[in-house]
Amino acid sequence: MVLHLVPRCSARLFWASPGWRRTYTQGTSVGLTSLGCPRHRHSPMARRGYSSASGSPEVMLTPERYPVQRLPFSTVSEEDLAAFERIVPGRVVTDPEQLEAYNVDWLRSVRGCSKVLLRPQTSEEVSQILRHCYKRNLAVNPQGGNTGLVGGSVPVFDEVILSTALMNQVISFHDVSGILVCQAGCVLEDLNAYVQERDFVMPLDLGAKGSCHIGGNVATNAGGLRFLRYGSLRGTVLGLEVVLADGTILNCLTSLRKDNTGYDLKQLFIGSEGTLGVITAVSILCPPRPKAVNVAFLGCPGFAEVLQTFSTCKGMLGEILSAFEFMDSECMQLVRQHLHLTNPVQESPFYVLVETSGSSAAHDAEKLTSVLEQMLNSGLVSDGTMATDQRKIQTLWALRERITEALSRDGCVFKYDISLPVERLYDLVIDVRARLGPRAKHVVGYGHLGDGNLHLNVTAEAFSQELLGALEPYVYSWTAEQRGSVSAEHGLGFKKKNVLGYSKPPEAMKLMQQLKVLLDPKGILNPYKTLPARA
Ligand SMILES: O=C(O)CC[C@@H](O)C(=O)O
Ligand SMILES: [Zn+2]
Repeated sequence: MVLHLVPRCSARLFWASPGWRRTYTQGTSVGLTSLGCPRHRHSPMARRGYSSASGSPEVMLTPERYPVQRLPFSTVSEEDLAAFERIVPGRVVTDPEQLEAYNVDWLRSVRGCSKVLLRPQTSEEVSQILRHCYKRNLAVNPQGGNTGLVGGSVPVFDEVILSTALMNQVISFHDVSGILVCQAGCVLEDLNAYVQERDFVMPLDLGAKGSCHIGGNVATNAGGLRFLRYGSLRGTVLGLEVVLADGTILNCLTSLRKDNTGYDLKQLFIGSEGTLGVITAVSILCPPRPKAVNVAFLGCPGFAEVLQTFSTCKGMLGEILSAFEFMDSECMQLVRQHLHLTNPVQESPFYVLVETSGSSAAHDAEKLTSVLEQMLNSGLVSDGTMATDQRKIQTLWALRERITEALSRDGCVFKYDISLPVERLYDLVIDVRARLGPRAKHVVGYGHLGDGNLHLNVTAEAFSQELLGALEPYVYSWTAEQRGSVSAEHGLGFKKKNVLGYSKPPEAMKLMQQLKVLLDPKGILNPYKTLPARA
């Protein structure tokens, strides 16, 4: 039972090292600053902050695995291709090999058969594309970094793929308010590097940061690792520019903290997964870059102790607590086996990652150390290690952030992203493990405990309807009984659209359908996603 307090190396002041603190004029506008470097022009499968399961067998076409009928949209003709070529010259992709990566999702679980990918650079181009598709009744699949986990980012049939990858310009950054305005295709990690140089951070961080686009993050209302500290994108996104189904450009790109003039239309598009409009630009509030970041990785003897550790951290770390993540021992087993990561503490049934972000390095480290010592002495924690330097912080975060990658190397993965009252969070994992027995290879639980968000994942050698039948609707009914959410942060996409009713009443679903009809009367935007098919 040792608490390994990592030697405080000089790099612990990484966040405040002299040299990065620069002075900028108030309201610095950077014009259109390109964030795109060549590696970002790789296919979306190439990056997610980590690699996809490679060498996997051919992915089945979506309609072969799922019961879904193509709706009566037009098919892309030679005339359409010629019109697209006039709108985005040289940026119309029809080569089947190049299209493959845009037709298949990151998990390699669903596959469309789109024949064309368009790569606009401006909102005006997006508008012209949609105007054409609307007139021609062509279905469109808006696509960001293609890192989604619910099949929302790839076509189901032959929808035209509209990629935001070349819309990667920063439009302005205000260095007093921290308000960033950028195009939708900026990669999250690049934006974070950009604002960090200016003493701010993005209010959002995800395992997929190296590939995901800010537009996709907003469209899916992504949660991620900084949610506990900075809250939902519904609070930090200040304005949006959106192109509607008929090509109308809706400019709500305001950069105001307060604006009570009428309905807050941007909220409609946040989390609508490209079904109501295509987000082309985002105005977002970036918090100041914390001067001191510390991370502790702890082993806990049981889930009750994980909960008490959380209460203790909330009570004693207060305003500097910025993340509280947990994972079970099977997760640790998988990251060791598939990614060769090292467990830095003694084997435990549960592990917890606690991060603090504050303004005083010495004070924060002292505070965290004393909390950890107290928890160790009381038996809440059986072992722990703490990092104050960036390299070690990243090593500890990798154990948690890379679980998704480890799971994808373990076989076929069934994913559930559930919100529950925090005290019941792990009961679902225990129940499902008992229910499946040897039919599953692994049943793991991990996630954003501080936000009441469980990632329940089940792996098997191969996809099986029988296993799926044992999991669903069991997991959804279980969740609904607790008044939880069947999608905490990943959205509904294609795979979860039919379970919306477990978390929303019929009246809410009806209103959602009506809003869809109002904004997209022909239903061309990301069809077969988010809302259940109408009877
Ligand atoms: O793969 C998953 O189920 C979760 C992915 C992501 O939301 C995470 O928190 O790591
Ligand atoms: Zn998550």
